[in-house]
Amino acid sequence: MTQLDLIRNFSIVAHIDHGKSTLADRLIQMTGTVAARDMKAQMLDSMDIERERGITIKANTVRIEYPAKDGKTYILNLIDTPGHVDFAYEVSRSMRAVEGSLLVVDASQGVEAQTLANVYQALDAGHEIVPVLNKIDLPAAEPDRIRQQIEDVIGLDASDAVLISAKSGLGIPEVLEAIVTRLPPPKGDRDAPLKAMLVDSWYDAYLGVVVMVRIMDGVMKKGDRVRMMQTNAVYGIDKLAVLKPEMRDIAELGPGEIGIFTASIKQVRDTRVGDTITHERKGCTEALPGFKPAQPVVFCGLFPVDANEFENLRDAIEKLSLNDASFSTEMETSAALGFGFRCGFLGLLHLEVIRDRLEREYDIDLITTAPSVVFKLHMKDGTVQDLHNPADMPDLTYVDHIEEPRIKATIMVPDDYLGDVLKLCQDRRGIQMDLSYAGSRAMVVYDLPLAEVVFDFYDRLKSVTQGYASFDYTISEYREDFLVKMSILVNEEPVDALSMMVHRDRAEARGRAMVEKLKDLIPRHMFKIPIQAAIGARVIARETLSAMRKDVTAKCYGGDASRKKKLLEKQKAGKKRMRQFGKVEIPQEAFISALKMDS
Ligand SMILES: Nc1nc2c(ncn2[C@@H]2O[C@H](COP(=O)(O)OP(=O)(O)OP(=O)(O)O)[C@@H](O)[C@H]2O)c(=O)[nH]1
Repeated sequence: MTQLDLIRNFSIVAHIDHGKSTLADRLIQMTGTVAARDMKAQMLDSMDIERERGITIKANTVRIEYPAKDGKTYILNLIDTPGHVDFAYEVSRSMRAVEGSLLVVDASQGVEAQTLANVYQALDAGHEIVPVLNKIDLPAAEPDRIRQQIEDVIGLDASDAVLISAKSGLGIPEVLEAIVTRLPPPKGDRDAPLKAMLVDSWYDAYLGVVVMVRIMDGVMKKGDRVRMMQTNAVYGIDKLAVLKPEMRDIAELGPGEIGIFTASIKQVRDTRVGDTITHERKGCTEALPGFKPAQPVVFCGLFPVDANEFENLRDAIEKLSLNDASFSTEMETSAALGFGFRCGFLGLLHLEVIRDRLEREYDIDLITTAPSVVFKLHMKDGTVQDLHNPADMPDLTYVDHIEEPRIKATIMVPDDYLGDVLKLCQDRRGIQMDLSYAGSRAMVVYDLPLAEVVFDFYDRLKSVTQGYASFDYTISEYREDFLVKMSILVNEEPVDALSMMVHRDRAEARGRAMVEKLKDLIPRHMFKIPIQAAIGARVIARETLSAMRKDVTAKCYGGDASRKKKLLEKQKAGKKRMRQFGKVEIPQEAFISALKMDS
C-alpha cells in the first residue's frame, strides 16, 4: 500500500491528434515502466483497430513509478481517456476517478472544440489542470499565442504551461515534475469501510470480466467478499492487480490507488460503471454519487449479407457486447433483409468501429441500414413510445405529434470557412445560438436536430473546411417538429431498410436525391424498374431504371473461354454482396451510399 501523499492520479485531455497517446508513451518510456525493447508505438491503444485508426477507444490505465527530484518515489496512475465526441461518456466517468489533468494543446493548432469539451469535464470533476503545449518542434508552433488563447478561451492561467515535443521527448522530465508538484494527492481514509468506484470493466478471453476500481476509502484485498451496491450482487475477489500496463498481482489496494480485480463475474453487463463497491460485511452505507448512464443515441440494423451467417453474427455480437456495455442489441427481422440485429451506439464513430470489428475480426459481410436516432411518438391516447426504427412507425392516425432529439453543437473554424459552415448548419435545419471569435478562429454554437448530424455531417464539415473545423456536441432536449416517414419502393416493393424519418419540408428534396442515387447504384435487370420515394401512399419522387439489353459476355466473341469464365466468376462474386428484393438485386453499397447527401 502506498502513502497517499506519494500518489498522483491524472488523465490527459486533448483534442484528437494533439498528441495525447504519444505523450503517454513517452511518460511510460522515460520512467522505464516498459523496457525499451517491449515498447510499441501507442502502448495504451491495445486493440489493433485502435492502432490502425489512431483512435483510443477504451479508457485504459497505467501505473508508473517515478523517482522525483525531491528524492521520493511516486506512484503515478494515468487513466487514458478517449478524445472523440462519441466517447464523451467514457471521458466523464474516468475523470471522476482522478484528481488532475494534463491539458495537451497542439502548439501549432491551438484550442479546438474537443479541447474545450474535455477541459470543461475536467473542471467539472474538480481537477487541478496543468497546461502542456505539444509539438513545439514544428516550425508552425506558436507557444506564446496559444498560451494567450488558452487564457482567453478557457480562462485558465497558462503562463507556466509546460512546453514539450512528445515526439522528440523534449520537456518530458518537466511534465513528470509538474505532475508531482502541481497536481494534488488523493484523499481517503484507510480505516473507514471500503468504498471503491467502478471505473471501467471489460471482457478478457482468459480472465473473464475484469473490473477497474479506484479506491476511495478502506482497503481491498485478494479473497475479500465484495458487494456491488447498485445490483447487490456479491463476489469473491480472485485476483487483484495493477496495470503496468500489463497486469502485476498485488496483495492489497488502499485509498487513492487504482487497480483491477476479477471475481468470476459472468458478464460485463453485471458491472455497472459508476457503481460503488464495498465489503459484504461492515460495508459503507452511502454510495458514491452516480455517473451519467451511457445512452445509445444512434440505432441501425446489422444484417448478414449471406443469411447462413446469421448464427456467426449472433455469436460475434454477443462477444463484442461482453466487451462494451454501451453497445445495445436486439434481434430484428426485416421483410427484405431477413434476420439480423437492431443495434444502439453512442455515436457514428462507435457504429463504424463495431461494424469494422464484425467484418474484420469475425469475417462477416454485413448490410448496415440507415442510422436513425430515437424519436418520441406522442400517441393520441396520451402514451409516449420510443421509435428506434423507422420501419416500426405506427399508423399516423394514432400519432398526435413526434419529437426528435436536438443537440447543442460547438464548431471552431478559421474565419475564411465560416460562411460555408453556417450554410451547412442552416441546410441541416440548424438554429444559430452564438458566434464569437478567438483570434482568427470563429466559434459558432448551433442548435441542430441530431438526425441531421448522424449520417454524414462530420464528413461534410471536414470537406467544406478542408479539415480545419473541429466539432463537439451534447444532446440538449427533445422537441416537436413536422416529421414524416419516407419509404423507398423498388419495383413497387417497399425496402424497409431504406425508410427514414425526415422533416416534411425536406422530404421531396431528400426523396429525389435518394431515388437518383439508387438509380445509379442498382444494376440494370432484364426488365424496367421503377424506383420511388413515398410518404404514406403518396409518391413524391420517381426514377425509372431502364431494362438491360447487352450480355456481359457478348464482347468475348465466344472465342476466349477462359476470359468468359473469369467474367462470369466476377459477376458471381459481385452477387454475393447483393440482396434480393422481390425480383430485384440491390448491392450492399447502395444502402449506405444512397443515404449520403450532397448538401
Ligand atoms: N511534430 C510532432 N508531432 C507529434 C508530436 N506529438 C505527437 N505528434 C504526432 O501527432 C499525431 C497524433 O498524435 P497522437 O499521440 O496519436 O494523438 P492523440 O491525441 O493521442 O490522438 P487520439 O488518440 O486519436 O485522440 C501523430 O502522428 C504523432 O506522431 C510532437 O511533439 N511533434
